[in-house]
Amino acid sequence: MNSNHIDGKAVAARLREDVALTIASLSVTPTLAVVLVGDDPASQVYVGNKVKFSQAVGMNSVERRLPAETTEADVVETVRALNADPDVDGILVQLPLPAHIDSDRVIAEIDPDKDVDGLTEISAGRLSLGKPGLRPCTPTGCVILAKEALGDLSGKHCVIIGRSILVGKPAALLFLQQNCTVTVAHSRTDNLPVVCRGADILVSAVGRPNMVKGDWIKAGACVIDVGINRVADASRKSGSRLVGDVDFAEAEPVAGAITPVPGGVGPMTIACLLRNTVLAACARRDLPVPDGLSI
Ligand SMILES: Nc1nc2c(c(=O)[nH]1)N[C@@H](CN(C=O)c1ccc(C(=O)N[C@@H](CCC(=O)O)C(=O)O)cc1)CN2
Ligand SMILES: [Mg+2]
Repeated sequence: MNSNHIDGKAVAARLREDVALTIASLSVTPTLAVVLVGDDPASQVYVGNKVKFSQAVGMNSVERRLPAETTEADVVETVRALNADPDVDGILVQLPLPAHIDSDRVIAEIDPDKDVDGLTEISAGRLSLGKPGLRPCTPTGCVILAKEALGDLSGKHCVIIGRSILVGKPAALLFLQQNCTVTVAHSRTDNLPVVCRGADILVSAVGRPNMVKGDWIKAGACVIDVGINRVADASRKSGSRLVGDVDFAEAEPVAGAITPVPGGVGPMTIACLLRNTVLAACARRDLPVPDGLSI
């Protein structure tokens, strides 16, 4: 790995180790409940990894796997039962849900104190107001990786491309909390390359393969690529490969630090989910934030 690559796999492994050490020191064993509806192959892999890693760090894991034809009412009922179970600390509903189910309706049912994905309106409100609460995992991973590369982020200009509820908007608030100067750019932004060239930290979360070119990046900037895009590649046995939103070959020589895809932000998502589950378990019992888990 080049010296300017930010190794998300290694940082995620270290965070999981901190989570495991914290759990070993607690008098309670946190429990993560995962709800998967249907048989989307990628979701099955992600949920499998969530269960595997939660067990590896010493958590209890609860799985609710429901068939694709489950009604919205039954998914809501599943969430309500997990809310009511005092042994469950964290609940996540794997997305996307099948098309006949309204994800917003289901997510709204999650008890905010167990909302380890940080997706409910209450969690978003707490983040926006700077109040304690559970923060979305992928944006938290972006902040941890930027700190890994730069240390203190105070005063840095962070440009985020993308204004989604899952990544762009919460990332903006989390980098603001780190005392960054934040710009949120999007598909209607004028002169996007010029805006991006002003960034000390450039976070791309748009889902368009290789969109961010080398000449969009200020020399020495920290580039955090959230995009995970599958593109055709005839040279691979599988016929495809994963690329980010950033044209890595062009950006790597310009950037001071850059996350690869795969192996950058992706692995942080699940590590941050485990961290959130411990934070939820502690908050529910009025225990302080464990030392090893603050960012
Ligand atoms: N309820 C949620 N649903 C979804 C989330 C989420 O955070 N909460 N995020 C994604 C899927 N996801 C976790 O659920 C996830 C995506 C990617 C990775 C990851 O490690 N990616 C690897 C590449 C994996 C591959 O080879 O395919 C990487 O980037 O290195 C982890 C978790 C949507 N749904
Ligand atoms: Mg213990």
